[in-house]
Amino acid sequence: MTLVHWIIPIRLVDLLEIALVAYVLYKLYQLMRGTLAVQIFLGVMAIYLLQVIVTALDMTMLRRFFSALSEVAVLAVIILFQPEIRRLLVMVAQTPFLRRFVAAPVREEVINEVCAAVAEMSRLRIGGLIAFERSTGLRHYIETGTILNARISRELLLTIFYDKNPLHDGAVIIRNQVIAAARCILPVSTSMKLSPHLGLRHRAAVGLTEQTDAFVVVVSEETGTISVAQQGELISNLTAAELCTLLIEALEARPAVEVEEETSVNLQS
Ligand SMILES: Nc1ncnc2c1ncn2[C@@H]1O[C@H](COP(=O)(O)OP(=O)(O)OP(=O)(O)O)[C@@H](O)[C@H]1O
Repeated sequence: MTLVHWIIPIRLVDLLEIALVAYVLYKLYQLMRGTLAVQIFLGVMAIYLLQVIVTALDMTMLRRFFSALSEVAVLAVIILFQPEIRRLLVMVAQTPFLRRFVAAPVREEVINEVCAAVAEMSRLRIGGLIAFERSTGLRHYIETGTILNARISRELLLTIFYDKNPLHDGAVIIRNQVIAAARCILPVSTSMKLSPHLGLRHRAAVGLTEQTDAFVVVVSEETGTISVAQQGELISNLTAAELCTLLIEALEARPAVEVEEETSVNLQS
């Protein structure tokens, strides 16, 4: 045994644990950065520090108060950090290994229709919000809108978002290669990282991706700008071609023949 090992008996498992804790803390920091959760976290830390001081000084009454508080602390932390915990779990489910079990492949033809519609909407300054379901189910949001279960086409998307159409408000949600619903209400992001000039359409796009692993496309009615939201981040000023590439990558889209072959193999097995 070396001198270092004799003084500090560090095992391989300890190093692994340190690395895991550091990784989880870093991911938590990434999730909380720019949100109200940072202030809440600092508040929780201040209360914890106070409890340590009270215990060290043996202040009986305050110690009783803090021990009563600590009984509900776990529940309080879960309630206070609910959005961050949800995002963390979504991030875990998004790892390529787990995604393989839940995400259905998308046909490239579907992406092409969406991109063609978005390009036209951008040119004509028709505002739009299109969310693609991935491994997190969007049923909750689909149910806030008008159920369509319609085959995707450029014409249908343009018709939906045409501003004289009663369905144009809110978001279209795409699930299993079809337009599941239109006029859906998405959660609005309150992130302070976003530009204060962003309106509700863009904030709703980001909001959904903070709580789920959906991929959301936004077309600005004001400027015609095409943006996408993913994992709580917004990428703006895209061309239709760039959007197409991003969609194919994010949804792992493949030509229809390949998808159908895979589906029939899955059904047979
Ligand atoms: N929570 C929501 N869920 C879905 N759609 C929403 C939500 N909030 C607003 N919208 C849509 O956004 C539209 C209003 O967009 P607003 O002008 O505030 O946003 P914006 O981000 O500035 O977009 P634009 O550049 O198109 O104006 C509404 O008419 C509605 O269709």
